[in-house]
Amino acid sequence: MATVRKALPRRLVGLATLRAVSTSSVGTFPKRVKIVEVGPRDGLQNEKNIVPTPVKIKLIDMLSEAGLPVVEATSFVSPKWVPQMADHAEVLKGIQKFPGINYPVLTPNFKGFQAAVAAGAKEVAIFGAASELFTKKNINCSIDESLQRFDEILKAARAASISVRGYVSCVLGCPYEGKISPAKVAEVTKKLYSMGCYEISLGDTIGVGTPGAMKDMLSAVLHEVPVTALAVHCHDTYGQALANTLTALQMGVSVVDSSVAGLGGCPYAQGASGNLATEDLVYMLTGLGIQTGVNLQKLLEAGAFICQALNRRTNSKVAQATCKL
Ligand SMILES: CC(C)(COP(=O)([O-])OP(=O)([O-])OC[C@H]1O[C@@H](n2cnc3c(N)ncnc32)[C@H](O)[C@@H]1OP(=O)([O-])[O-])[C@@H](O)C(=O)NCCC(=O)NCCSC(=O)C[C@@](C)(O)CC(=O)[O-]
Repeated sequence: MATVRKALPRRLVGLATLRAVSTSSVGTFPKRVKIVEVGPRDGLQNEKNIVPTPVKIKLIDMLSEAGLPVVEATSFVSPKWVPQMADHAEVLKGIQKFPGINYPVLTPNFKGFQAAVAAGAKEVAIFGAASELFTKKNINCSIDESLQRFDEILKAARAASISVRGYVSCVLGCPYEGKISPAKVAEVTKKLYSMGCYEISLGDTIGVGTPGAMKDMLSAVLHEVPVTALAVHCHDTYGQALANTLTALQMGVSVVDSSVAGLGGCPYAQGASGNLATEDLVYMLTGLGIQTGVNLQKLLEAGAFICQALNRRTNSKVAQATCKL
C-alpha cells in the first residue's frame, strides 16, 4: 500500500525548502551582503507611545545575538523633535557590545555628536537629503547649511577616530517636492563622500521608487562615488522595497539597510511606512546563496519580541508565513 505523505504545515514549507541556488541564471550578485539593521532607530523613532528603554536594549541585544553586523542603536537628536529617542544615552550605554558588531547612532549636529561620543559611540551617522524642503522639515536647515554642520562633525570624528556613515534621504522622491532628479542625489552623495563618509546610504524615504527609478538614480550616483561606498535603504510603502533592493544588488551594491519586522517611518515624512523587513531580506539573500551571517530563526524571535512589546502585527512576510502571531 502506498504511504500517504502528510503535507508539511504551510508555515514550515518556506523555511524547509529555502536553499541556496546558483545565481548565475539571474544575474551577477555580491557574494556577501552587509545588512545594516535600523529597526531600533528608524523602526522605533515614529512610535507614538514611548517604548521603555529596557525593551529597546533587549531588542538590540537580540539583534546582536542574531548575527547582524551593524545595529543602528538610536539617535542623538533633539528630544523636542523626536521624543522617542530621548533615552539615547541610556540605550547606547545599556546594550551589550558584541565584538565585531558596530552600533552607529544618528547625529544631526555637533551637539548631538558630542553627546554621542560622551555616551561611548564609536560610529555616528549624519543624515542629509537630496531635497531642500525635506531637509528643512527634518533638520531645520538648508542642504548647504546641513553640509556645513556635517563637515564640523566629520572633522571632529576624524580627530577622535570615529567612523562616519552618511544618509541621503528622498533619493527616489520627496513628500514635499515630489520628483527628485538623480543628478541632485549624485551631487549630495558625492559631497558626503568627499567630506569623508566611509559609506553613504541612499534612502527611498517614502518608498515610492520602482526598480527602473532605482536603476536610473544609482547609475547617476555611480558616476561620482564607488559602489563599495554605497548602501540602499528602501521603505516599503508601495511594496517595492525588495525589488528595488534586488536591483541595487544587481548593480553591485553590497550593503543594505533593513528593519526587523519591517518597522519604521520618518516622523517628518508622513505616510511613509516601514523599511524593508530584515527577515524578508535575509530569506531572499539566503535563497540567492548570498552570505549575511544572520541566523534567521533568531532574527524571527527578535521580530516577535518587538511586535509583542508594541502590540503590533509584523510587516515581515516571512514572519507572517512562519509564525503563529
Ligand atoms: C537638528 C535639530 C536639532 C535642529 O533643530 P533646531 O530647533 O533648529 O535646533 P537648535 O539648534 O535651534 O536648538 C533648539 C533646541 O534643541 C536643542 N538641541 C539641538 N540639537 C540637539 C541635539 N542634537 N540633541 C539634543 N538637543 C538638541 C538645543 O539645545 C535647543 O534646546 P533649548 O535651548 O530649546 O532647550 C532638529 O531638527 C532635530 O533633532 N531633527 C532630527 C529629526 C529626526 O531625527 N528625523 C528622523 C531621522 S532621519 C530619517 O529617519 C531618514 C533616514 C535616515 O532613516 C533615511 C531615509 O529613510 O531616507
